Amino acid sequence: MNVLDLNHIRRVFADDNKNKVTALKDVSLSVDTGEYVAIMGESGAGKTTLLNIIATLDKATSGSITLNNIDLNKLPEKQTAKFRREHLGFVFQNFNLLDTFNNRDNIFLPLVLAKKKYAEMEQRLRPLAEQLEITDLLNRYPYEISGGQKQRVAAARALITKPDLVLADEPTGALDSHNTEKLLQLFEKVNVQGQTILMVTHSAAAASHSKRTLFIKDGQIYHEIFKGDYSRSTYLKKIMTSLTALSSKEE
Ligand SMILES: Nc1ncnc2c1ncn2[C@@H]1O[C@H](COP(=O)(O)OP(=O)(O)OP(=O)(O)O)[C@@H](O)[C@H]1O
Repeated sequence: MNVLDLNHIRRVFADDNKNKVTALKDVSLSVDTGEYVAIMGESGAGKTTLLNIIATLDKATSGSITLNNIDLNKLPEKQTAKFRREHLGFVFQNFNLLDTFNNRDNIFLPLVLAKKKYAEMEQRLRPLAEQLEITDLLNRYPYEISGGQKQRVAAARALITKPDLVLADEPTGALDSHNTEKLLQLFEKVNVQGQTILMVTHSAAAASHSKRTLFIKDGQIYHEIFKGDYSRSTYLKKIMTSLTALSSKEE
């Protein structure tokens, strides 16, 4: 079953008729339940625009988009925050944790907003915190832990609602190589456990942890590679070759 379906999505930004930017030209894309998809492309290719539309933070100029069979074009503005909370998990480059809350309360935030009982929140948190190796950090505040630890707290916040889809925007962008590897291994593990993930990244190494890599160029999906039975190093080589071809192709 598809979690996400985009059909002929177009997004034109226009202040007036003189200043039009077509950020997405014609994007069609489906993500199946349990997939782990990486999206790559050069700066300005349209990745953030695409992510914002999927995240219901922006609306397409034309085309259709459904998440879990819900038509996002028909989603009333008032319901978007609730929709995001119930269906999506977010992991950002800069963590977006609240310094006024301790790590536990940061993770609980989406469940508190969904009015879940404290006992259920604790029950969900325990195995997740173990898996993410943050159990000992829960009573500390975000400013008291390292970047890698912050990102694992942010991942816990994204995963605790068991969302239909985790949207990760450059999740390893602010991490050193050790913490990058740790986070990517974690994403792979939760994906194996059934979590669907869509990740925008500039890193071929990060993309090589996914099951499929999509390449965007000038607002269009230009190419895709499935991991299939390739080893990770072969998959990585194929991603790097595609990136080189993508950047050297004449406009
Ligand atoms: N609000 C906006 N108004 C006008 N143009 C915009 C707006 N947002 C994005 N654009 C333009 O749309 C195009 C795609 O931008 P987008 O941010 O989606 O690219 P990106 O692939 O995420 O780039 P990066 O990797 O640098 O973040 C760019 O030409 C950008 O300048």
